[in-house]
Amino acid sequence: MRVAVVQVGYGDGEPVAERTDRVAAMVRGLAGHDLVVLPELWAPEGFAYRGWAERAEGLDGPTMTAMAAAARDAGVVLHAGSIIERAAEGADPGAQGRGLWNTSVLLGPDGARLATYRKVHRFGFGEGEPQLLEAGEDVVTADVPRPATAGDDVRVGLATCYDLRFPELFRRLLDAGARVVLVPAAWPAARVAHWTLLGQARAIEDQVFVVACNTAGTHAGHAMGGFSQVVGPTGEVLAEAGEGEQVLSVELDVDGLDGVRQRFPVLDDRRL
Ligand SMILES: NC(=O)CCC(=O)C(=O)O
Repeated sequence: MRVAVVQVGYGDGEPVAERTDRVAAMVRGLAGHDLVVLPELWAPEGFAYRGWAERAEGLDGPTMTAMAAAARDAGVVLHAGSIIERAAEGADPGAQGRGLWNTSVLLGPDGARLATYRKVHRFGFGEGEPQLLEAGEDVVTADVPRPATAGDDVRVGLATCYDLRFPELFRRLLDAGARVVLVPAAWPAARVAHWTLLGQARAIEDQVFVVACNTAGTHAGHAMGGFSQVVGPTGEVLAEAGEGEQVLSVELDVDGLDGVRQRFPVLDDRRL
């Protein structure tokens, strides 16, 4: 499975519409990959929470419409990162009645929605997400095709940024059959050592591939950490970005995963 990770860099000065065009052009340039992954909240900005309500949109809003067209043009499965999702008219606004979520969207090579995932663990220590957004309730996996390379569909699990600190979510993704977990993020430079270590830990303990796509640049006073990485099921780092905007391209031996788990059958020793 050929995967591209687009570590988008941005600052406050770039209008959202311009960034959307720029990211769409990057996705179009990645034809030949099976799967392209973008970071968390790259359009509304990960830490610019005071502007989120204004930038919130539906799943068919401008960001996902542009990303669906880009996925179609490139012929790739696109994890389009996340948006601040606004509940559709008349839809359930969630337990706290806010009607806003941090929602990741997975699009097929025809631009159709394959899955959505509302971030379960809200980050912000009382500010930002816990104050403004609803918490997601569902563990989400999806079977994705491999449009570029031959092979069976691959079951991927979805998680977002701060979720990386909660291994129980990853166990549930494993138990739901995930072979690859996709983790878009807006993880700051201040704690980037946690980002890389936790991504590797989740891959090792669950014997899955972890595709962790972070943000670069500085916005809303926060320097983002970069260092996106793709980690294999034994913890080996298959590809790693630096601090700035960068695209990684890597081949995942998803068909070899069963062999890895058979040769080191640690998951058989779980005590449930
Ligand atoms: N956007 C986030 O979820 C940031 C998470 C973070 O900074 C941390 O866990 O540390």
